[in-house]
This record gives sequence, structure tokens and C-alpha cells, in this order.
Amino acid sequence: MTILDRIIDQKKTELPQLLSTKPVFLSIDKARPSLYETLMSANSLQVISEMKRASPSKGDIATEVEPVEQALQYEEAGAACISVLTERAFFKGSYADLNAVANAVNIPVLCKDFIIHEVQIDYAKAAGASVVLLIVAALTDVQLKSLHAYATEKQLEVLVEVHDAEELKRALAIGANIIGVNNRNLKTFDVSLSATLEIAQLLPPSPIAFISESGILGPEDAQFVANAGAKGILVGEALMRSGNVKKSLKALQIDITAKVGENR
Ligand SMILES: O=C(O)c1ccccc1NCC(=O)[C@H](O)[C@H](O)COP(=O)(O)O
Repeated sequence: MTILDRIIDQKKTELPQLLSTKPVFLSIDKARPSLYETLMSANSLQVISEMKRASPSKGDIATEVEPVEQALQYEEAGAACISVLTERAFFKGSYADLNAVANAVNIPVLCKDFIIHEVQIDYAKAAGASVVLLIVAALTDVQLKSLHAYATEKQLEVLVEVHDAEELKRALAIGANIIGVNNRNLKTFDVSLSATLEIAQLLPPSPIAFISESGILGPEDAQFVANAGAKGILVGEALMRSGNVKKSLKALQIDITAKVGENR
């Protein structure tokens, strides 16, 4: 059994509880910018900065970090979006973290979880997310299509995550407009930025906001994926462990104007 299988099994055990309780959060209603528009109009590599306490591959990363303080630093440093891990059993996150961050910042907020059911989208929306993640590897085609449609109906943007060419085909088939390639293989934990290169070469010439996720540790990695065509990056661990969050984040916002007009 892979780690992704284990996480999905855990999610299934949590569904009855979510389905039996109405999501109640004190959410401040905000008109946030569109992540898609931000990515498509940017002259610099856009950073989706993640609140990530722990992970299956690394164990505890930064359990003491206060989510709102971290998110405010991300926003002040010019992050395009804040990703908040809400998965509890493996990442030590929560919807409460998401809700607190969403109330504190004005930029897009991504609910980073392993979504397999509409009720999780209801919780994400109620807690204040403006973007949700759908992981192709965790879903059948039928689930992917219906969850994408459900989130879109709820006025949420959707980041559709792929890892290989086959998954990219499935993401394109449902009309995904924000596609992220996860450089981490969620079945083996292997991380390679060449996944971004491989997927970038397969993107059709349509206006897709293409981002690179995981394993981006500093400006050299950011430059590598920008050269491959990424408009944005999703960064967790490197920012969570940084002694100077703002400086580390700003160093990733590299100029991409030379690439504007290519398949980006
Ligand atoms: O991070 C993990 O160990 C992990 C394991 C299994 C499934 C998902 C996992 N991570 C989720 C993510 O996609 C990352 O948190 C995100 O892309 C940021 O990655 P990083 O910058 O490498 O922390």
C-alpha cells in the first residue's frame, strides 16, 4: 500500500463525521483576486506559499509556527496565494488553520487536502478557501470531473495536480485551467524537478496556468522550473524552515518576462 493509498483510506474514515456535521466557521466574506488571473498576468514567478507543519516524507517540519503569523509574512512578501494544509493525520493541519489564515489575508487561499468527496469542498468553502486542490492520482475520471464541476459551481478555483503524462491527459480532459505538476511522486516520495520539464513539454498551446509543486528549495530550483515554463511554484518546506521567510520568498520571485509569449 502506498502513502497516497493510506492517506485516502484515512480520508474515507473521516467522511461520516464531516457528513453528519454542518461546517460552521466564522468566515469574513472577501473578494479575493483570482489565482488564475494572477498567474496569467505575472511578470515574475508567482509563489504559492504553504503552511505545512509536518509531512509523511519529512515528519515534523515546523510544528511551532503560528499559521496567521506565517501567512501574514507570506502576504507581505508578495505571495500570490497561501496554501494551507488541512489534512490532520499526516500533516498536522486543520480547517481551523485554514479559517484563521483566510480571515487574516486578502490574497487567494488554497485548501490543500486530499479531496475525494463534495463535503470536503463545502468545508473548504465555509472555512474561507478560494481555491481547492484536486489530485488526479487520488481520483477516478468520474470523481475528478464531478468534483471539479462542483467546486467551480461554488465559485472556487481549482488547482488540478498531476505527476505524469497520463494524469495530464486526464486533467486536460476535464478542462482544468490551473494545472500543477507535483515533482514529488506521492507513491514513492521521490522528488525530481524533471517532472516539471516533462509535463511542460506536453502542454497544449492553450491558456493554462502551469505551476510546479514540491522540492523547490531555493532560487536555482525556481529558475529551473521557470525556464521550463512554470508561471508559479508551490513551496512548503523551504519557507517553513527558513529563518527569514520574507527574504527567502522574495528570492524565489524571479523575472519571467523573457518567457512571456511562449507556452506559459
Ligand atoms: O510532502 C509530503 O511528504 C507529501 C507526501 C504525500 C503526499 C503529499 C505530500 N505533500 C503535499 C505537497 O504537495 C507539498 O506539501 C507541496 O507541494 C509543497 O512541497 P515542499 O515544498 O516540498 O514542502
